Amino acid sequence: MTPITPRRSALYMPGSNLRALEKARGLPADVVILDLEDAVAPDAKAAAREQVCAAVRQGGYGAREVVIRINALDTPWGQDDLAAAAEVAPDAILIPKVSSPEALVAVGTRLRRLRTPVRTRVWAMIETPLAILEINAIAGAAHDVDTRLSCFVMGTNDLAKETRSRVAPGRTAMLPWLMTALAAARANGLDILDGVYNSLEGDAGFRAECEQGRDCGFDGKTLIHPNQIAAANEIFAPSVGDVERARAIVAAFALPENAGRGAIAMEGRMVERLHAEMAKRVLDLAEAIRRRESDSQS
Ligand SMILES: CC(C)(COP(=O)(O)OP(=O)(O)OC[C@H]1O[C@@H](n2cnc3c(N)ncnc32)[C@H](O)[C@@H]1OP(=O)(O)O)[C@@H](O)C(=O)NCCC(=O)NCCSC(=O)C[C@H](O)C(=O)O
Ligand SMILES: [Mg+2]
Repeated sequence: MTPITPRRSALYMPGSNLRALEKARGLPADVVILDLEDAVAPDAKAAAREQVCAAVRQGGYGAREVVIRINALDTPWGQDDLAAAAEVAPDAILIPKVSSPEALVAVGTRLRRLRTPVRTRVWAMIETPLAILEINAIAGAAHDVDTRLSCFVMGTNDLAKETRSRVAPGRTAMLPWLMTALAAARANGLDILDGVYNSLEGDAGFRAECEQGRDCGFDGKTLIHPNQIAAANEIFAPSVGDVERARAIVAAFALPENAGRGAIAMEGRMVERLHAEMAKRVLDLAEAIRRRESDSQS
């Protein structure tokens, strides 16, 4: 089984903002996304590309995953962004506005020709109506190893723009698309991160949206401000109670008297072997987070 990589918090920052690129080296986000796309004005694109590549080359991001979001490949900057990002080989290159599996095959082919190390993975933004309609084919691109596809990132602002839906508390309009993308990701072995919350405060609305994303099954949330990191890290991690329950379930199925049983009763509830598998994942995630946090302190 692939080891779990915690991705509770993925903080975007404009590639044109040197202060943010530096500050990110000390922030407790699991992932930093150095953005060349929507957070950067057209006149600043080339300078941002150079600045982001210099920051990745310089390093200092510790255990955090470093991801470069490039401009779409059909824009004036996309191809140069891809070549420059490939050269500095971050943990992943995030491709915006992916609407077909062919787009990912083209990226993978270019990365192979550029001899980019295979440790650099490809992440895809899911943020167009067409991507939602084609989602299983896009997720299926992960089976072509050349595409390097390993994670989806929901672009809820672009989805709202393109569909003319409103981003409202509870996200009623967005939920079917979020869950469709989530099902496609899981069916094809991909991780998936929820979209951003546009208020800069770590307020009650933000916590509620993190809890909704966690309950939907997302691995973490994309963020726009350092204020949002602590709540995302807390909410997307198993709680102390989750870990205790998980340990009890794993221990119960390890008892000799339960060896031949598919279902047992615990505290008035039915617990099946599938719950033991889920419990094992909770324990593995908690351990991966513990290791990540001790790595960032050393
Ligand atoms: C929105 C912001 C422009 C606000 O910035 P600012 O006014 O500087 O905020 P603060 O004064 O509160 O900042 C306090 C300190 O924190 C640093 N900071 C702020 N934001 C970040 C960040 N994202 N990463 C790292 N560091 C950050 C400031 O530099 C201050 O530091 P210090 O000087 O030490 O006090 C700003 O938050 C921002 O630019 N946010 C990110 C915007 C962004 O990247 N947007 C694009 C991605 S979202 C998207 O596109 C989603 C998707 O595609 C979709 O379609 O949905
Ligand atoms: Mg977007």
